[in-house]
Amino acid sequence: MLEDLKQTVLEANKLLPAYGLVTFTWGNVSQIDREKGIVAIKPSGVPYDELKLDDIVLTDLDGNIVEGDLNPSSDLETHLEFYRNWSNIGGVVHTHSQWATSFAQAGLDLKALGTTHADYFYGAVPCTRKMTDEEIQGDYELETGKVIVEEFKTRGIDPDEVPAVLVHSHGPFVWGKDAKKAVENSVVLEEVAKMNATATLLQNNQIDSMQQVLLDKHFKRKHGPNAYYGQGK
Ligand SMILES: O=C(CO)[C@@H](O)[C@H](O)COP(=O)(O)O
Repeated sequence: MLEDLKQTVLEANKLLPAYGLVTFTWGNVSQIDREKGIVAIKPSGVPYDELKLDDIVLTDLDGNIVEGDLNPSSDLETHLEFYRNWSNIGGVVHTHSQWATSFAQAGLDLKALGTTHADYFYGAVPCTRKMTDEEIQGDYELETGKVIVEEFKTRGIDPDEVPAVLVHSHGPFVWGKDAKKAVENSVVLEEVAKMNATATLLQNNQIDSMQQVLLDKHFKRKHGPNAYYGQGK
């Protein structure tokens, strides 16, 4: 059933490695058929290049499997929490893309620094608070979704205007009107995270080079005791 929906989600998941957003299987994409209340999502742990149409798992909004032999992504409950709370979104992406995840690990919002950001996100992309021990030890993926929805509510951010979030110590979740748009937003998020980090570094362009002794130590260790590591040449 819902073969077109599964095909859309299959193709969207295969875009993640194509755009360099994932290593191994560190990412997943879903899309919802709002009329039927059915979500199609990547199966857990399946490499993208092995992914087939019949591997895509269909669930209802309570997480009950409607069709599929494989386990749904471990992040299913987080995806479902978005679909249950935000009626305009149609597709969700989760990755551990390097630059966005770096901001999430640093607990930093992704500030709006330029037009590339502004074309997609109407203001800073928020980083959530740290989750409590109880939340982490509970239904972690469901609690992750609740923390995200709470963050947007508390800060008065419209998820339709800022279709992305950085989960503290974890990584980005991104959404859109459908899976393909959510993937596009994920690519842009990663790009602006890279620009943001570079701009931040440029702002602090007085940053000192590493200590010579440390450079010597490392270079010498790699190139042998008599390696030439003076200035010049
Ligand atoms: O965030 C995580 C793990 O930390 C997950 O997103 C995995 O990286 C992908 O899990 P599956 O979708 O394969 O279950």
